[in-house]
Amino acid sequence: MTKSIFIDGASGTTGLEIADRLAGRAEFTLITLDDDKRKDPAAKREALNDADFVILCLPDDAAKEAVAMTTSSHTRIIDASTAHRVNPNWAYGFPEYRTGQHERIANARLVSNPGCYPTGFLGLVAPLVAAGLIPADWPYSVNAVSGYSGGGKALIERFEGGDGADIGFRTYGLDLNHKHVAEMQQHAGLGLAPIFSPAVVRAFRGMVVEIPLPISVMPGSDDPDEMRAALSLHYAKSPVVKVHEDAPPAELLIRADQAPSDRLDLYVLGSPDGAQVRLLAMLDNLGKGASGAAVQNLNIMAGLDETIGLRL
Ligand SMILES: NC(=O)C1=CN([C@@H]2O[C@H](COP(=O)(O)OP(=O)(O)OC[C@H]3O[C@@H](n4cnc5c(N)ncnc54)[C@H](OP(=O)(O)O)[C@@H]3O)[C@@H](O)[C@H]2O)C=CC1
Ligand SMILES: CC(=O)N[C@@H](CCC(=O)OP(=O)(O)O)C(=O)O
Repeated sequence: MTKSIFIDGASGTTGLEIADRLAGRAEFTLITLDDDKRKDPAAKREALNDADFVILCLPDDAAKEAVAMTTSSHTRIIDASTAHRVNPNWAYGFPEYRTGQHERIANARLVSNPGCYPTGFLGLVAPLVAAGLIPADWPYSVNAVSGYSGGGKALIERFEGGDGADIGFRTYGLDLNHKHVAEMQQHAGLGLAPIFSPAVVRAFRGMVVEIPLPISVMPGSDDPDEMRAALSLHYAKSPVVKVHEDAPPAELLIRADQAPSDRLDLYVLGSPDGAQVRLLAMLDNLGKGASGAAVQNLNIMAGLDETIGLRL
């Protein structure tokens, strides 16, 4: 039997990409609202409560409102926003990051998609902390760049035509209070909040997340070969996460016209003297960082092959 899906925020950046990935899927029918009704509370309430699956692609406050409007117990929700990522009543929608999470998502009614930057950070740090190869009590730094679609319609408009049409590079989060910090700390099980330095480059999509590790002065940290081996083992069965074991690449590029991807690529790079490590994650902020993750979670919740509709 086909399941019905309502994407709330279907005409936004993340919503459109989810609809794209679901196009032609016989297992699902899409509930849609006309443009003049997409913010109409009565029309939304009906769609939210009729659907088997709701995918929220909304700003945080609107996502909380939509959850409050959904009173039907048969409706299962995937929220792409930040609103519920550290809420214990919601399953964290990152199936690969720790053992048992795939099953938690499969059985959950409420699933919160990870943020795009935390997907890169947690994909690297969470399994290494859990394996005891790097310390939980360490002030980690996270340096990251995103394509400008990461800021949704407003940042796309700014980069493509607004007052930011000449921006090449934009660092931000300068108040050291970015909304992703709590999520990174909580799901990696860290004693200290990481120092997060995000930036945007002039590419539509794509993301690099880097954690530099001065391992020679980090108590209880292991060498890069051990870290790489542990990540390879952790992700051995994943069709989505790839740990690169070959020689270090000369460079990693985000192209201005980067193709969509739902993969997560991980690198552990060590210095010649073994004193330093760079942990690196590459992903698409709109792929494994948002829409691809939502479709993967939908597949898992619906009991289907998790890769259907993904660009791997
Ligand atoms: N872009 C990305 O890479 C990522 C985004 N996310 C998260 O996904 C969510 C959506 O982001 P994104 O798609 O980028 O944002 P966009 O701004 O591109 O889209 C949001 C959409 O929500 C609509 N909207 C706002 N309020 C309501 C409401 N009350 N009812 C119905 N629709 C409403 C907006 O309408 P209107 O068009 O009228 O403004 C817009 O179309 C956010 O929480 C974001 O943080 C998560 C990971 C990555
Ligand atoms: C480039 C850019 O602006 N990125 C967004 C994060 C995108 C993302 O992960 O979205 P959530 O808001 O759902 O966490 C930011 O830093 O706020």
